Amino acid sequence: MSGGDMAKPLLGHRHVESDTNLALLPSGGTIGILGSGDFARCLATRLVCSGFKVVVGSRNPKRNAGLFPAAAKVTCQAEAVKKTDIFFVAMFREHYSTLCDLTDALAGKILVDVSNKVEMSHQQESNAGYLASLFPASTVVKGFNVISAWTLQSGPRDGNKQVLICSDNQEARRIVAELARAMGFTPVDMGSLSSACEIENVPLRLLPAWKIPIFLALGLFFCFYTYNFVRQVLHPYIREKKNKFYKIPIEVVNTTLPCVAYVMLSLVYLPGVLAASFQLYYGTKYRRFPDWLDQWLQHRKQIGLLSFFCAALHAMYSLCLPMRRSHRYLLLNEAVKQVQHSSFIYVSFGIMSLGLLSLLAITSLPSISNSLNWREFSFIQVRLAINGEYSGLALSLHAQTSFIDPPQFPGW
Ligand SMILES: NC(=O)C1=CN([C@@H]2O[C@H](COP(=O)(O)OP(=O)(O)OC[C@H]3O[C@@H](n4cnc5c(N)ncnc54)[C@H](OP(=O)(O)O)[C@@H]3O)[C@@H](O)[C@H]2O)C=CC1
Ligand SMILES: [Fe+3]
Repeated sequence: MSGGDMAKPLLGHRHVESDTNLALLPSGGTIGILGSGDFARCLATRLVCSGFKVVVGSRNPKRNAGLFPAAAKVTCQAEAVKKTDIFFVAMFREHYSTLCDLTDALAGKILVDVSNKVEMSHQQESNAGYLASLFPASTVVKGFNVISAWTLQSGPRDGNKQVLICSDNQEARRIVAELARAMGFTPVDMGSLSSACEIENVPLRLLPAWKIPIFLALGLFFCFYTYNFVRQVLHPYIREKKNKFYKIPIEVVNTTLPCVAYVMLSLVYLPGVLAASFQLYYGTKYRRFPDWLDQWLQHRKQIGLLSFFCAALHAMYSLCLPMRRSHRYLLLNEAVKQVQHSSFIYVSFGIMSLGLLSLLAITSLPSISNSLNWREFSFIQVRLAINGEYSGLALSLHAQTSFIDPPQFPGW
């Protein structure tokens, strides 16, 4: 992003002047940032774009000034701490102690701890608790750690709008919540600073909320399997005394998998349609969805992934089935003829898959290449990268393998 772009407001109409609550900020609209890394840079951009004045405290202001939007003032740490009463500490826990020289200057000021942990822990003291112990005369607020630098820079989207905030000081909590709101995020009050540990663990949770989607998939599998078992095995046995029990482990499973995949895929898209209808009905997009819909929307990624898993498994099964019977050498002859016949279909499906793959790459890449702190945010990026399109890819894969599905060959 060029310097010019950085200075351009992303949320043009949300200026501090227009927000009465923010005019009451103790800092008079100036926000301080200690540190000049990825997070600091993106935070500064967002603050400037939201109409705040920004002062950055860096150990090396000359070298780092060029990385910040022109409107942000980059100076040394000692100078910066004099300028305002609210500071984001955009540094790693290991470096907090280097700020101890500034203890007196930071007394009575709000310090927002944005740091994350490297590994999940419940016993260890939270980073925010550690910061509070180093600066007992300052007020520490935990927040913004669940927002990646990339989200700060590109602007909040639906999925990652919530900013969890906690502090022992209610007024400080309110101020930081207002700040988050002015930046386009949705603050969530998590109470006292003892919740910091929990908040710091949030970004480390890999693919949460799997319980409901897994039970859903298993439930659907059970229903469809029972139905297919009755249709393909039990019914022929009772009606015609045909023994088709050999179908139980593979064929019945293989007809069940795509049923589950399709139903799950439709469950990924359906809540979006319901949400849109809900918004149309109420004529606003600022009304909360009912809880059940909210929950459903939040589980779409997991449902989509399970759908992908079932479809991929089905594609593999379908591919293996004809291989298992390849001793029928005549089949090969037939297959070659059929492939020759339908080569254009293969080409078109190939192109479709390529299209899907590039779609995947495109949707995944920005989140990966812009993962500004891979070490901590890899989990979140993985979550972002894996989304519904994988199901589409699997279904296209399945469509291709279905061309060599056994029933298409004469005499099967
Ligand atoms: N990047 C991200 O996506 C996210 C990061 N965070 C958190 O934000 C904090 C900063 O992360 P990030 O900006 O990515 O990290 P960076 O490594 O990019 O930046 C860290 C900054 O800390 C400052 N610093 C101060 N003292 C020291 C010191 N003794 N040694 C090294 N650096 C020092 C440096 O600024 P200077 O040289 O100017 O003093 C440096 O730029 C971390 O706590 C991280 O957990 C939270 C959510 C997301
Ligand atoms: Fe199929």
